[in-house]
Amino acid sequence: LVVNPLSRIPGPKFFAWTKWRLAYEDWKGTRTRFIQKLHVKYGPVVRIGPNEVSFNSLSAMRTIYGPGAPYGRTDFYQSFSFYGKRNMFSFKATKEHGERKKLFAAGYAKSVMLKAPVTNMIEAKVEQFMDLISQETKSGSAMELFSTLHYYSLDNITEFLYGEEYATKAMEGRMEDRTLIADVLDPARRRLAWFSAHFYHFTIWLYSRAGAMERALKPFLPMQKPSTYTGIRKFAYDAYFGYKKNSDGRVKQKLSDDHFSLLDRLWEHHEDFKGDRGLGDLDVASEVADHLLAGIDTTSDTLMFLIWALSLPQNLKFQGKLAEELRSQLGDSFNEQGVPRAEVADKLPYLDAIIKETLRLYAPLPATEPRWAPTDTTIDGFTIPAHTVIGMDPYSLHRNPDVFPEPTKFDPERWLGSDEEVKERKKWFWAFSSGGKMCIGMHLAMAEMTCLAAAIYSKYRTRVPDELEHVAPGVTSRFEVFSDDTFPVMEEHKCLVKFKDFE
Ligand code: HEM
Repeated sequence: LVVNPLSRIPGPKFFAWTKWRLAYEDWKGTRTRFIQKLHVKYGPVVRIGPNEVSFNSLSAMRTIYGPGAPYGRTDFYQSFSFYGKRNMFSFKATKEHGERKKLFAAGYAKSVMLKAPVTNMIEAKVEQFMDLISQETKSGSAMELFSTLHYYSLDNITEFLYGEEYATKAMEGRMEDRTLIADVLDPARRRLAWFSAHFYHFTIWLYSRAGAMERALKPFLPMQKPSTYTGIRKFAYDAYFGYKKNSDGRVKQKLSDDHFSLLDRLWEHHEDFKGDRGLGDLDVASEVADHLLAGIDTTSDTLMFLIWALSLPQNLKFQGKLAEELRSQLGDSFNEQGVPRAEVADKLPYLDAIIKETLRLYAPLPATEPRWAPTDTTIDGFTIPAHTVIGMDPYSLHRNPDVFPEPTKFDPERWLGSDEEVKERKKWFWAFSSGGKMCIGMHLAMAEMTCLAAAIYSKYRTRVPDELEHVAPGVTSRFEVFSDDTFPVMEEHKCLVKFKDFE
């Protein structure tokens, strides 16, 4: 009799027997918080399924997610394939993933994000958001940030990917663009995510029925049509093919200030690599659609939590210090429209600490990033057989009390200075993941966030309305709602904040 090496790993017995025990936590929307509790109880290595292990240590982070690590993404990521095509996010093999990533690395480099034309685009969007604040708060009322910040991130990412011609104009009020976020609001989206994760092929089958069969199955759909991302999927498809139709003149054209979209860059490859070895239209459309999805909720949810956290009475002191940093450091680094220059906003240490603390407590992707082991391997002293699912999550890493004292407390100042404790904390910061599969959009997201936060706190003081001081906003990630669990009440997809002009 061969003993499964996973049986040496601590963890609750029932989880080791059946994968449906963890799937039940997924269904309840408690997976990530539950795994964190298991780490508190059992330590940094916990068996969470017959074939699944969760880690919570720097050594495991380096092994599984370090540069050159061989561990590919699992089938869980299949639901991020579009138009029947896998993309960088959903490839299972590390080799395929790496080859695709090479095509984009230059387009997302920090040096590209922090100079024109990308900075011009971001500053123009920040100006529009500032206009939106003045309109929405004219009568002294609070502004709803969940939706308006989605408009901001949507307008940015669509212009970045597809260019001005195909960009959304949600901040300007174009309704068809605003409604694109409607399908992320339906709570049934979490049920659909659960079905896709646990019954992928059945879910595809369910949603591709037509005629009488479609009508018969309608009551059983986890989420009624149009289901999550239907609108965004269609938008991305139309934008790509619209771009392609008008692209003849652009082929092999040198990139200029007017042509900076990701598609402009890809287009060069698309032409060069046409033929058997090349990317087909649907490969490109799928790839860019995934970047579109990845660039909406992540940035807007983080900005929402950042502003909300700074607007709580107990955190106004941090807001004051940020305003002081902006006053003393920005000097005349504003563009002609009065927006802080993106490349300067990027270099403000206090603002950076606030963003890190927001991403620590309210990481927009807090759950496990599952990988699979292609061969038998040893991690943190345990033998992991080939094809075991191994993973880590920012939620647990960011709440280790040995690294982050009083982990549930919002305290940006834990990131300031250069002593050993701060250096150690930075190693545990994992909101953007790490290694070859880490977030490619990080520098774009940072530029969008720093420029907008700098503009807002150069002009306004913000406060949560008195009657909402006990309410925390909530957001959806996969099958879970995340909020601030230290608050007695959570309200999903809604965040009201008051803006007071202090000039
Ligand atoms: C605060 C903002 C953001 C955060 C915290 C964030 C976080 C992450 C994380 C944790 C991953 C790895 C997920 C996994 O492997 O399961 C990831 C991957 C990715 N992100 Fe982001 N993201 C952000 C913004 C963006 C933006 C604006 C884009 C725009 C293009 C983007 C595009 C991507 C892509 C394409 C991947 C896949 C990378 C790869 O497979 O190598 N992200 N992101």
